[in-house]
Amino acid sequence: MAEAELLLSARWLLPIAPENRVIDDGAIAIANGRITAIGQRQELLAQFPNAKHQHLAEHVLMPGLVNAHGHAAMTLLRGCGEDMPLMDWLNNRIWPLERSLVSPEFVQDGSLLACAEQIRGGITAFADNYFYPERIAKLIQQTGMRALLACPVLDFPMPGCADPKEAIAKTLKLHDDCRALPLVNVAFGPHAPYTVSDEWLTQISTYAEELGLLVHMHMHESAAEIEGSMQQYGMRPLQRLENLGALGPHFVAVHSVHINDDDLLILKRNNVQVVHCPESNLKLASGFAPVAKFLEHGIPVALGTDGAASNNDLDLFGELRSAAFIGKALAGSPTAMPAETMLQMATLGGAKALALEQEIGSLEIGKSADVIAVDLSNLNLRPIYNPIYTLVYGAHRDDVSDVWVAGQALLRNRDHLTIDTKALKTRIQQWQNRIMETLNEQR
Ligand SMILES: CSC[C@H]1O[C@@H](n2cnc3c(O)ncnc32)[C@H](O)[C@@H]1O
Ligand SMILES: [Zn+2]
Repeated sequence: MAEAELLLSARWLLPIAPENRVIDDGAIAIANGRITAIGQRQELLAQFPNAKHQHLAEHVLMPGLVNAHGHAAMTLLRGCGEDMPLMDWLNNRIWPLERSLVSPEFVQDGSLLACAEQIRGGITAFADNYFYPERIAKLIQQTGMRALLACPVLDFPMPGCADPKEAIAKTLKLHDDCRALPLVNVAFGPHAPYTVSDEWLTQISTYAEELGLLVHMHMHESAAEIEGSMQQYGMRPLQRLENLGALGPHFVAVHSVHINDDDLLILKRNNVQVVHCPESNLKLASGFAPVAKFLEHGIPVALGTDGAASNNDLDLFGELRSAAFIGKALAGSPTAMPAETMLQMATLGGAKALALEQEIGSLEIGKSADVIAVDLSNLNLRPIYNPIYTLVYGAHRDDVSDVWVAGQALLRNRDHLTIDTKALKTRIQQWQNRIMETLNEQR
């Protein structure tokens, strides 16, 4: 039996796959950043007597959560566009701010804030679609997180890119540059059906197929988007993309709120994946995604926060609880969106949306040790009859105590190990002052 460097044990272990079981007094062994054994604590202690051992007596050990859609640097715009519908929010508040403010430094600081918030809340991997992604790639190495990065493609000039041609070229370069980074992967990020024309969607699709890359795109988010598409193209966006040959298992339809029966069939027959962002959809009053129907049809679903300007937090525990409650109410049945399904969605579902389901999303032998410990000792979580229900319906992101990615500790006993939070706060205050000035000028 090979040696293990680290043995993590806890009151409960939730591997998520191959089965959704709870192992009482469970443990995992880790060597070279990978899980090499899983079982009972006593068993693994006997098997690996020389491994460093960390026991978490009142905790659940589970796979890290995966935030399958966001715009990390938008943390700096948290609170800048409140109580506005999507198109008004984008056209009249967010895009003017982004055009004035977004720079490599903005992306660096805003993304670091997002990494700190996500690690603290048990998120170990995230999909990001934002300007200057090369800056985030560097940052990822510093924070120890895992990410799927995309460069936004829009028909008009945006920070860092004059046009779609440049954005696509930047994506290809990023893909090349990140080959050597084990925690970074690259995807295409066409913004939305109303901002990317057919020519560029076709080109992206060709490159994605050739290189085996994912395409993450906002789809069917608002009623206005569908109406606009009917007027401009005489068909709904999913139909348009299917006609262009742009859909497939590599295509990740973020939001998918306004979905009729025909859309559902299009998603299904093209094996498209969906990312559900319930809190962003609630805040922008975009609507309710038919998630229970996606699940009934076998359409893979992951969870995302979207950016902090439309949420306003990057809290996947909050997101999975909101998703469960909305799903039950919409279905008119408390049996819809059960707790086990929600945990799977936030872990293995997210891993699949990042094309990393062979690597992360569950605690299984051979997978990367992307692990979190959730402390269930708080009185408000007691008594505990089944830790799965406690996690989904009771626990909060603040209950996360420890986080590891590829076996490296990023959070210990609620303290960051890879981020200087004091220095970060100072930088964020500076940005707040600057953004306030810009907001006042633009009002
Ligand atoms: C191509 S992603 C970057 C681009 O998208 C904007 N954005 C952020 N959240 C949303 C959303 O929910 N729908 C549409 N567009 C969104 C962000 O501000 C960037 O400009
Ligand atoms: Zn988004």
